[in-house]
Amino acid sequence: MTTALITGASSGIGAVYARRLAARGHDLVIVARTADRLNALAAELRKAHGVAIEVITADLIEGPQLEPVLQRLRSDPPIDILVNNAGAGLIGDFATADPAEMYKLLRLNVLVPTLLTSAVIDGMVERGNGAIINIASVLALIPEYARGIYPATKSYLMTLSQGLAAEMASKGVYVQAVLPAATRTEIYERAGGDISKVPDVMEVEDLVDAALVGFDRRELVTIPPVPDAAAWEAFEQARGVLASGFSNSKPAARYRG
Ligand SMILES: NC(=O)C1=CN([C@@H]2O[C@H](COP(=O)(O)OP(=O)(O)OC[C@H]3O[C@@H](n4cnc5c(N)ncnc54)[C@H](OP(=O)(O)O)[C@@H]3O)[C@@H](O)[C@H]2O)C=CC1
Ligand SMILES: N[C@@H](C=O)C(=O)O
Repeated sequence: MTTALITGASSGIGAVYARRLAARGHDLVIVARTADRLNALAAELRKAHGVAIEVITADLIEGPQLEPVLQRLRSDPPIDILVNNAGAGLIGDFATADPAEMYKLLRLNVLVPTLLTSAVIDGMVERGNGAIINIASVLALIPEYARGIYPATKSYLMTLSQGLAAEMASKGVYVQAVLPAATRTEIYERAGGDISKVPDVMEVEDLVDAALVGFDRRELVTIPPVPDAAAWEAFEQARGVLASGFSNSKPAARYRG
């Protein structure tokens, strides 16, 4: 029996991951701030799938509430799959954003997944297996399509996933970055937006089912809406071409006087 810990499991993408992973027979640790939602989900999944569900009610940006989650990631039974999903948006331009709100977003979208991953990874490496799923966003690749710092928080998560995957390649730990585009969840309303104005919104069950196909295939980056996998491969190839120019002791000719 394996155990998955899912942050932000009380709604949206996290709640669907909880349902799907429980249906696959995983025991779960589900984490979010809203106790009644988590308890209702836990009761539903115990009944439907006979799996063990632990509930941790925590505001992850509050240090004392984060601590029990970090402790759980370091303890037994071991966490085999960590889903770094809890996250939020922040509507508006960088110039007018409230620094206190930016600080909270950076804690939730950047610091929290980093610390949770740090807490779980030693055990995974010791056991020689484990998986970390980071819910980033297509905005990591197209920050110009949004405003403020939200896309940058998602770029961080994607870059962290790529670097970590390289480090973990020989250690049996699988890392996946999932890049959803617009998906029907509460995130828009929570941030003061209006999902009815967003075109081409994916249903959350479709998003998670596709992400799990990518998981089963051990993809490093899964972008459910992209129709042709060759587009991503071409992007990666272009990155390789660019990287081949990084090893030079002198600036390129176009920068020399
Ligand atoms: N929906 C979309 O279009 C897209 C979403 N994403 C990403 O998907 C992830 C999930 O979001 P989504 O399902 O859409 O949105 P939801 O708002 O439905 O879910 C967010 C989850 O995070 C939890 N959460 C928020 N703040 C905290 C906190 N401080 N401490 C603990 N838990 C918290 C919420 O629970 P509670 O309030 O109970 O704490 C909730 O369970 C996010 O990382 C988001 O950036 C990426 C691309 C597109
Ligand atoms: N829709 C955005 C989240 O709110 C995203 O694409 O990340």
